[in-house]
Amino acid sequence: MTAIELNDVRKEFGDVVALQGVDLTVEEGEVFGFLGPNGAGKSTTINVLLDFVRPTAGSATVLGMDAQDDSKAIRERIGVLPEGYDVYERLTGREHMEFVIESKDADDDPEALLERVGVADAMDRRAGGYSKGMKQRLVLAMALVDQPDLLILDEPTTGLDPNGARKMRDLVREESERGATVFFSSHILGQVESVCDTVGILQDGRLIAKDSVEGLRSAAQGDMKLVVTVADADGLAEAIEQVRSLPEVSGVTREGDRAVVNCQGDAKMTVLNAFEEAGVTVEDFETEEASLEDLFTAYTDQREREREVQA
Ligand SMILES: Nc1ncnc2c1ncn2[C@@H]1O[C@H](COP(=O)(O)OP(=O)(O)OP(=O)(O)O)[C@@H](O)[C@H]1O
Repeated sequence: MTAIELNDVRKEFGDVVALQGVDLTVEEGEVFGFLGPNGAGKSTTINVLLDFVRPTAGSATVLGMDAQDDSKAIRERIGVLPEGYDVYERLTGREHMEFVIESKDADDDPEALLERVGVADAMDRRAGGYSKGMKQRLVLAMALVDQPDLLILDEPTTGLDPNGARKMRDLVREESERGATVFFSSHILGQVESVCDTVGILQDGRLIAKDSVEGLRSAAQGDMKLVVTVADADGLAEAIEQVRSLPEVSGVTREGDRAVVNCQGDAKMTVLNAFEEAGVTVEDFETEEASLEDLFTAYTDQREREREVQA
């Protein structure tokens, strides 16, 4: 069974088309990173899955059930960290947990869950006095009640300090090891890179890529980074202009006596020769594997160029 399935989902808010026909499958047990820049439609997609918004067209299933018709049954089996979560100012952290545990008819230990997210120390204080990050950790602990089959986390690392973000990744790993499916959105690639099996990139309401982290990396072979250090910076500016005009090169930036060249994976010698031909001596060079961040930029730039061509 698939954990999540979107079939040609379209969502319009008046004139704004938030989703333009999204097809997406997330398998059970997968840790899926849902990436995209601000306004791409990530929250709208999640809100469709949670039946907070109704799609204009298309359909969605969660754990094999229809997202609209079976939203109550779905809710019993999933844990959610929504985008605009709220806490009850007057209730303590422990009372929040007790409320969810009771409503889910579960038998979790509130303290143990709050311990896992790192707010057990404050569990008998009113949540109204919690910091933003503490509130977020509390809502996450509430999402973990009753060992959900699927966790849907909307930007879970936003607002967390580095320690909190690391804890979040550990939690995702633990939940995945227990057998849960995890679907989480982020616009920070570094946050998902280390824990995700699969990554989907959403842009302008369209899924522009879906692959394993490794698969996306190899697709980005075209965007290898070559850092070239020259013996003498005289003439480097002219040399950079010549290198920039090579068809294999997508961009060059200068950092002192170094040039950072984004180029196709097999263009290393062509680029180095171009520097030498332009009259500068290459003293040293190193290549860097494209990070997911570069990859994301490459994908989004590509879409941008396609749009310009169409216009
Ligand atoms: N209730 C709404 N009414 C009108 N427009 C909306 C509504 N919800 C979302 N939109 C629009 O739909 C588009 C997608 O928004 P969405 O919040 O899904 O993006 P996102 O990828 O989650 O962005 P972010 O990373 O900034 O949270 C945006 O243009 C947004 O303005």
